Amino acid sequence: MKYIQAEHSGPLNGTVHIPGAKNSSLALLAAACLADDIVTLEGIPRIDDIRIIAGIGQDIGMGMKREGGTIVVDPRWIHSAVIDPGKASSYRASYYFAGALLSKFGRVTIGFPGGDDFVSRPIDQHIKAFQALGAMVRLYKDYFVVEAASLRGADIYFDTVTSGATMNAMMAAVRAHGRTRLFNAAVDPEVVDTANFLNRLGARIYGAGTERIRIEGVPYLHGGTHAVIPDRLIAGAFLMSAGLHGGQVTVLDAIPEHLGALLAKLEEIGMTIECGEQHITAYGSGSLRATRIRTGMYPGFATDLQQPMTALLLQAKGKSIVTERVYPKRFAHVAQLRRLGADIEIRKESAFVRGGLPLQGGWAHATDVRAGTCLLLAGLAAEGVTRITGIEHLERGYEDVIGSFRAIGAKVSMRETDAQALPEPYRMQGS
Ligand SMILES: CC(=O)N[C@H]1[C@@H](OP(=O)(O)OP(=O)(O)OC[C@H]2O[C@@H](n3ccc(=O)[nH]c3=O)[C@H](O)[C@@H]2O)O[C@H](CO)[C@@H](O)[C@@H]1O
Ligand SMILES: C=C(OP(=O)(O)O)C(=O)O
Repeated sequence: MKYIQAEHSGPLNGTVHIPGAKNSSLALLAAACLADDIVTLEGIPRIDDIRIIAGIGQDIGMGMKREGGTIVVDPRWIHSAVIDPGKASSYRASYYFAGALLSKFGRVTIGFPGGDDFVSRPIDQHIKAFQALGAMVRLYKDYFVVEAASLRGADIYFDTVTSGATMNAMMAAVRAHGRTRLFNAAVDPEVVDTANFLNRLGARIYGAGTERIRIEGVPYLHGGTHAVIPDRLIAGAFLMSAGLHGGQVTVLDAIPEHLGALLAKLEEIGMTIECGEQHITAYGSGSLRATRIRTGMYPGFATDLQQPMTALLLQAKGKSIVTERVYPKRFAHVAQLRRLGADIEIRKESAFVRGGLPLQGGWAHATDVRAGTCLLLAGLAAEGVTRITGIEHLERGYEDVIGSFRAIGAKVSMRETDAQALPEPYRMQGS
């Protein structure tokens, strides 16, 4: 079994290149199905979620060839709109294949999305969008079927702001007859990136990045090349790492505007931030102030940065309050931080964090992608050695997490152990 070993590491200093965004890449690769010719996507990270898409590509006849950070997609020979439920459930963003294949072929059979477990992650708004466009949705135990004799543009009012359903509705509507208007749309950079990509192929999407998006359906999408936006969540985690012990970390190939809420918070707690056009440097002062965080959809404080931020706030003297408004139960990392000695209490949708107390290394389990980064940051701050299991979650989202943290002086390594070597509580039954 693999685990990450993190040791207390002094001030972290150095420079990290930020890879392409996971959450954009996953959407773009599904959206590439919509094209009628070859598509080249640059900056796609080497992460497990992308490997699952490669498997889906093989199953349905979508050619995918990796050349370094570039993936060349050939959607001309897709022969099936049936996505294996096991693969669909192995990551979250499989739902984009529903929108894309429905739009292109008028029918799709697909398993339910997996991804990080935050207790509740409904897809009702995706379904509502498909239905509004004239599709019939049938739900079965392990999969669902969406089909339409023809898709017709419609007005769609989302009941809640959702980036996934906004992008999925965009994909489904792109080849529908007539005009679709999305109201209460998400304004995330990944929505804009997906719209820019589709427009490059000949789609007619207007207003992405605002709460109202208009899509004029087109019958055909040609091929083209697009570079994915940088991963704002990875950039955010590295900037936070500078605050752990008063270091200096520069992230290259990042877009400062995508990180506005985080950068403001880092300054508020006592760090200094310098932004260039495509890089950001964070300076830790060695002394952090407690604060309040309330997550929200973009441009609010990203829920995906909440967990690593909690690790950082453990270093800030006083009581911080972290309120989770997007996924009110996204606190699985707290029990693991407590194993390292953290004093955090959960009340309703808030974590009350008593910072400034020493952490002690130990075993901790990453339950999801960002819980992994959170524990990694906590492990670098804790005395002694921290061992983090659940690496498969981290590998869904991070390309070379070890190499990147080492580049800024973190003492981290990937290790392997057999189950018998683990202390009793970590052994699986029968192992
Ligand atoms: C692969 C991917 O891009 N994942 C990101 C995406 O997830 P995902 O696309 O699942 O998240 P959404 O933006 O859709 O969710 C936002 C909010 O809307 C709710 N909702 C969503 C869909 C729906 O049909 N009904 C509904 O009620 C969710 O429960 C949540 O409270 O955005 C999340 C919120 O920024 C991020 O944490 C995830 O990293
Ligand atoms: C929640 C996340 O991922 P996913 O939606 O793919 O589960 C994340 O990237 O933090």
